[in-house]
Amino acid sequence: MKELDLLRQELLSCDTQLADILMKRFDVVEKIMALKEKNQMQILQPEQESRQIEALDIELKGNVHQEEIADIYARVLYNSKKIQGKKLFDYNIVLIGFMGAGKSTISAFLRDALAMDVVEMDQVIAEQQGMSISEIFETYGEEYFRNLETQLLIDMQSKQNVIISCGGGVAMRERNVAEMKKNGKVVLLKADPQTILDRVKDSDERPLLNGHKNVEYIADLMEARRAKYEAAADIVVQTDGKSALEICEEMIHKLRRADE
Ligand SMILES: Nc1ncnc2c1ncn2[C@@H]1O[C@H](COP(=O)(O)OP(=O)(O)O)[C@@H](O)[C@H]1O
Ligand SMILES: O=C(O)C1=C[C@@H](OP(=O)(O)O)[C@@H](O)[C@H](O)C1
Ligand SMILES: [Mg+2]
Repeated sequence: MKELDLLRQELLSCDTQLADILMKRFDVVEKIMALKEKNQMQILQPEQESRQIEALDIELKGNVHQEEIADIYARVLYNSKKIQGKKLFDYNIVLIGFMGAGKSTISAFLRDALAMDVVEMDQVIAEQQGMSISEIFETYGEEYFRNLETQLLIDMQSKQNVIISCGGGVAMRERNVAEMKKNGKVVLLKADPQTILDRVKDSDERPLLNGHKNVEYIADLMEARRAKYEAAADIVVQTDGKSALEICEEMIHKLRRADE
């Protein structure tokens, strides 16, 4: 049928225009990133994303396909962020530091900001074993848990451009540090003992701190671990009194400088 052929041709033309406009869009995304870097500007600007979504919402209001277009636009934004993440880092980012330093929080923030995949080591191990970290410690002991951590680091070496959120004890083993550096840059997140206590005091998920939630105990364990954390780190970010956005910005700028 001639009419159907014509409509199919029109559809194909729409698709090539869509592909063309997407290529242009992603090219602009790369230019914006290059400009921000050249002028040492803030890389992450989450409020800009909200402004774009609002502007499109207004544009689409009343359109019969508003919902479908908004859904596609969300994917476009996601992939634009992914392009930014890949442009910034062609390696894995490994977050280390004491319990409560913010490794999980910063990983989640980066996942949203740059559409990077996150490997949350504690969570992956808990899922693999079908029990919580506290239950693994109680049932099999700490050594068993530490061996699981080492194996997971080795498993992750095939990944690219992901954030690896380590459990607080991962960098204590020299072997682990060697494994994480094979495909990643190591970021040490730090916080003072009082800050750590404020952050972890209401949680029972850290077996090593249960029954010891006081500044002295935290300060002693932190001091005992300090040299190994610092030896493992490619860069260090002090987190006290800073928001996740501020910490991520500082981290990105320090990593970029370390790359030069
Ligand atoms: N920069 C920060 N400012 C305020 N609270 C924070 C910050 N980073 C983390 N937290 C809070 O501290 C607690 C522990 O953070 P988490 O990311 O789980 O640490 P980790 O994974 O290093 O043990 C969480 O309740 C989190 O919301
Ligand atoms: O410091 C440690 O030895 C540990 C830290 C915990 O992870 P977080 O640092 O994410 O709390 C968890 O892996 C386990 O409780 C042991
Ligand atoms: Mg954590």
